[in-house]
Amino acid sequence: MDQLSIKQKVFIRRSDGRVHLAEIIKLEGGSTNLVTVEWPEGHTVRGKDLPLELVVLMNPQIFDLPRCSGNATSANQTASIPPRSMKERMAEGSLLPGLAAATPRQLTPSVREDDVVHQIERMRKEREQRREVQARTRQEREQVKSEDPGNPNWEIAKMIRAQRVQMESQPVKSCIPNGRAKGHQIVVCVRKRPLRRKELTDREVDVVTIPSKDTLVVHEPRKHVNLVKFLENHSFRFDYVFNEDCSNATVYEFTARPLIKHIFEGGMATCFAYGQTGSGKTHTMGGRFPGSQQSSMDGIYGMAAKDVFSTLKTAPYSRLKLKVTCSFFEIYGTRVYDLLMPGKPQLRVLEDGKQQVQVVGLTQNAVKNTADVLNLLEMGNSVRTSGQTSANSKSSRSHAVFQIVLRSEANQRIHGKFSLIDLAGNERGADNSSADRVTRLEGSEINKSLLVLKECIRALGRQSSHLPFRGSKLTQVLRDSFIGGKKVKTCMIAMISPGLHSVEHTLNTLRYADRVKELSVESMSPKRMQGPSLESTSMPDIISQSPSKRLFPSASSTSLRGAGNPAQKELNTTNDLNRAQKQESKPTSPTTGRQLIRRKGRSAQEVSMMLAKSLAEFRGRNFP
Ligand SMILES: Nc1ncnc2c1ncn2[C@@H]1O[C@H](COP(=O)(O)OP(=O)(O)OP(=O)(O)O)[C@@H](O)[C@H]1O
Repeated sequence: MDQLSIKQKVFIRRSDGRVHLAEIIKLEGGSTNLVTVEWPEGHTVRGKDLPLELVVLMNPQIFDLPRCSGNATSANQTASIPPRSMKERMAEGSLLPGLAAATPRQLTPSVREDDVVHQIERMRKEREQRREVQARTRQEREQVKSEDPGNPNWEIAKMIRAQRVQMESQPVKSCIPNGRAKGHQIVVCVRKRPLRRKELTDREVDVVTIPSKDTLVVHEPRKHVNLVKFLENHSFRFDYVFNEDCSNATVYEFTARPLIKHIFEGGMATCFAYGQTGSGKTHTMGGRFPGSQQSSMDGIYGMAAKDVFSTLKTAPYSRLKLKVTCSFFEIYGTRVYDLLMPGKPQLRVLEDGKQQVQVVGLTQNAVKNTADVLNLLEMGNSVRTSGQTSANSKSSRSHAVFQIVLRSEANQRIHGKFSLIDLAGNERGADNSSADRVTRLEGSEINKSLLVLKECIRALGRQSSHLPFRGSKLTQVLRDSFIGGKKVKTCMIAMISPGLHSVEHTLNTLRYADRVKELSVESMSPKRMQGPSLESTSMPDIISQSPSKRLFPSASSTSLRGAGNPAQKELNTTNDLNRAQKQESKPTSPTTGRQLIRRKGRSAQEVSMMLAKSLAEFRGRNFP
């Protein structure tokens, strides 16, 4: 109290936090130790009784103490005294004229000013640093952009290149499969076609990488909510994956060729080409188009016919005295047309009492050699229903079914049958936004038939007694391709376009193929192959963020600049690999969500995602 005196100026803190310079008007020592101060505010003079400690804390310079931190003593411990008028105080002469004119803001203590100056300086430095980083980032982006001039998707292309470099550092095997999926009842393969000339001119980015003979990765460009681009890498595993360098002959070797022997042994074989329009189904099944004409000998139909005739002459099959007939028909909507009859007549599909499905009036052309078959193929291809799409100027709008039938010469009974099917483009089913009613109906019929086809193959895979073949005309006419237990073998070749613009359809195709294989018996045995590591790749111009974990599909992400973060590493697995590890138990055929949870040990959330996925697929939408 000794250092204080009446009329001395001291700093005080108001209950709202403001600091004022005030004048001491009364000092009360003893047990109370109160200091009464007054200060001008507008036209009035306000006063306050303060405990001495608070005055000490606010005015360390008077008492030679460390500076106060502000709230050491609560403002509640102070007591306001009623305000007096400025005139009264001026009249008393207890208020200095300079103090009376000053506003509270002007009276802010210099210690606070130091703080503010310091903060401003810090913010300025931070801003400068930020600008430096931005300028460096811009420069680097320009540099990367100049490496790929004229490519509007240079960022995505760069990310994919970086991802591929990372994948190459992993052991990668040859594109040509070196073993066969021997004895498998259902074989599912994928073929990636090369970028077409037009796509190359348009600087289309190839978003599909095939790191080994049975795995592939689709790099899907995505954007975070803050618009930062990143790649979501979807990995899949199938029996075989053929890259863009593989020829039709290689594809045939590992898909349809093993089935030739099967039909000579009295079995039923089916080979489907599935995929988006323009993905290469007709190219693979029917043959290349070196000019305007298709070279049928170069397709799976022609190669299969050639092998049938060569096998026919070899022992032990030469003894069987088999006769070869061929038929070729298309299913457009719910109607069936014979492609080998002049005028392409419509045929009726009937089911007899023994549940045998007959295509009434379908021509069975006897063929003696490969040339005969090629002639028939040429005839059929020339009348097949086609239209023009943005992806393909000669797009097939129907399912084309080419059948090679082996009959016993003695009793004309079917010994073996090979059905080779070029399915209609799967994106047609998904496209229900078309204003044209005919196109919409066409799409919905295709959608339905592809959905039922998948269910029939899955039913075959799990040897289910229930076969929903009546769900579509396609499965109805192919009924004998799904029944007969071990006598039946199926191969599906899923065709994919590699371009960025097809990424959604490509993922849909792969998910479909993935589901076809999912429940087949042979796929239940755990596969322990190491999938390609898909750590994110770093590049110094875009900020990375790991995507939220998704249950479906299994995917990892790469963003431009993303140090491999643990969340991404966890996602670096293939769909099939994931499943293979989960499915070590005996195969079952789940039918309900509850069963799925119980039998597969899946969480309710996973199951609801699966059911949602099924529903989305049913509606022909992309998932998720
Ligand atoms: N593996 C390939 N190598 C080279 N070119 C290919 C390959 N696959 C497809 N093409 C070319 O791509 C184009 C479209 O192929 P194709 O007609 O076979 O597609 P599609 O899937 O049958 O289409 P749609 O369902 O519309 O009939 C053709 O010009 C074809 O020559």
